[in-house]
Amino acid sequence: MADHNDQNLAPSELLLAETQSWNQLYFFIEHVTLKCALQLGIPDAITKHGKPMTLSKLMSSLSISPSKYPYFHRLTRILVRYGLLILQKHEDTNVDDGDDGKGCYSLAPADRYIMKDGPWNSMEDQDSFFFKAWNCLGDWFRNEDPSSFYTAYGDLFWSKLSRDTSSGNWFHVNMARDSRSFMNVLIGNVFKDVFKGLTSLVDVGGGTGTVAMIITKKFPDMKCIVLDLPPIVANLHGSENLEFVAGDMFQKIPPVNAVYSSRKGSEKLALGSKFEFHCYEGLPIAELEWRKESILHDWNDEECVKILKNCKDAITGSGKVIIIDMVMENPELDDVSFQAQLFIDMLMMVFLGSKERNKKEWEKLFFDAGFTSYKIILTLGLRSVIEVYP
Ligand SMILES: C[S@@+](CC[C@H](N)C(=O)[O-])C[C@H]1O[C@@H](n2cnc3c(N)ncnc32)[C@H](O)[C@@H]1O
Ligand SMILES: C/C=C/c1ccc(O)c(OC)c1
Repeated sequence: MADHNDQNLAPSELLLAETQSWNQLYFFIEHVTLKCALQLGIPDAITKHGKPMTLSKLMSSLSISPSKYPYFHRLTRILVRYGLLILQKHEDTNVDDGDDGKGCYSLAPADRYIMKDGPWNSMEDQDSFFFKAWNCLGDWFRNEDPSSFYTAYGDLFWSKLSRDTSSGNWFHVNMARDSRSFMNVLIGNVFKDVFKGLTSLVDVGGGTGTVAMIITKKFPDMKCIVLDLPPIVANLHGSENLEFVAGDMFQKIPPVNAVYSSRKGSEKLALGSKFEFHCYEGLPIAELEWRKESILHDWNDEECVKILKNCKDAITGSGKVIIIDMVMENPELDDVSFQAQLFIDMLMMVFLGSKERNKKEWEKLFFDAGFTSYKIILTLGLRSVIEVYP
C-alpha cells in the first residue's frame, strides 16, 4: 500500500495539492505585479523608446534604484509569464545598445489595451472599492442582503455610485472605455450591419453616451436617445441627432418619436413617479430600435422582465430590442474567455446580486416579457449581440 500521510493523500496527490494551493493562494500576484508595472510606468517607457528595450535601458529609464537591479528581471519575468510583456532573445531581434545578455522587452497587445482603454488606469479607486465587497461574500451567503456589496457598504451599488462621486466617476469612465473598445470593433466594416438601416434607437442605461456617440457619428441620419438616471445625464449635452434623457427604465422608456417630435424646446414630461425628463424637438421617427449594453446582467430575472416589458411597450412599428451582453456556456468560446465570463458572473453576484445568463435563461426572459422570437446574431469576444422581436 502506498505511503499515506495525515490527510490520507498519496504522495503524488499531496504534491499536486500543494502546487495547486500555492497557485490559489497567490493568484492575486497577477493583479499586483501588473499594478506595479503600471506604477513604475513600464508600458509608457517601452512605448516612448519606440522599439524593444533591454533590461538595463528599461531599468535606467524607470529610475530603478541600482541596488534593486539584481531583482528587477524577476518582475519582468513574471510579466512575460502573464503575457503582458514579450521577451525577444537577441538572436531574433535588432540588438539594442547596452546589451545585458537577456534580450529585449516589448509590449504585448494586451498591454497596449490595458494602458489605453483598460479598467486599470485608476486602480487606487478600484482597490479600495473592489475588495471590501469581495471580502463580504462569505457573510452574504448567510444573510438576507441583496448583494455582498450591500453587506460591505449598507447601500446598493447604483445608489452608492450616485452618492459617492469618486467611485461613480471611476465606474462611468471605465464603462465608457470598455464600451468604446467593443463598439469600435462592432461598428467596423465587418459588423456595421448590426446598426445599418436603423432610423432611431434608445440606448437604455446608456451611461455617459459613449456608445450613442460612436453610433451617431457613424450613422449621422439616425436619431439616438441615451436614457440613464438623472445624476448621470443631468449635465450632459447632446447634439443634432443625440439626446440625453433622464429617467428610470423600470418606470418607462421613452419612445424616440415622443422625445423628438415635440417642437417646443424643453417641455417637461413626467416619467413615472420618480423622475421627469425634457422633451425636445425633432423629426418623426418611423422605426424604433432599443439597444442595451451590459444592462440586463445587472438585474435579477424579475427586474429584467420588467425592463424588457417597458422596452416592448415603447416599440411602435417594426422595432426590435438589440442586446449586447454575454451568453454563458457558449461552445464557441475558448477556455480563457470562459474564465473571463466566470469572473464577470462573480462580479455581478458580488456587486449587484445579479448574473450572466446562458441561452436558455435568456430565452425565458424574452418569452416571459412577451416577445415572440429572438436571434443571437453574432459573438464578439466575450459578448454577443442578441436581437429580440415583439
Ligand atoms: C453597466 S452600466 C452600462 C453603461 C453603458 N451602457 C455602457 O455600455 O457604457 C449600467 C447603466 O445603467 C444605468 N442605470 C441603472 N439603473 C437605471 C435605471 N433605473 N434607469 C436607467 N438607467 C439605469 C447606470 O447609471 C449605468 O449607466
Ligand atoms: C466593479 C464593477 C462592477 C460592474 C457593475 C456593473 C456592470 O454592468 C459591470 O459590467 C462589467 C461591472
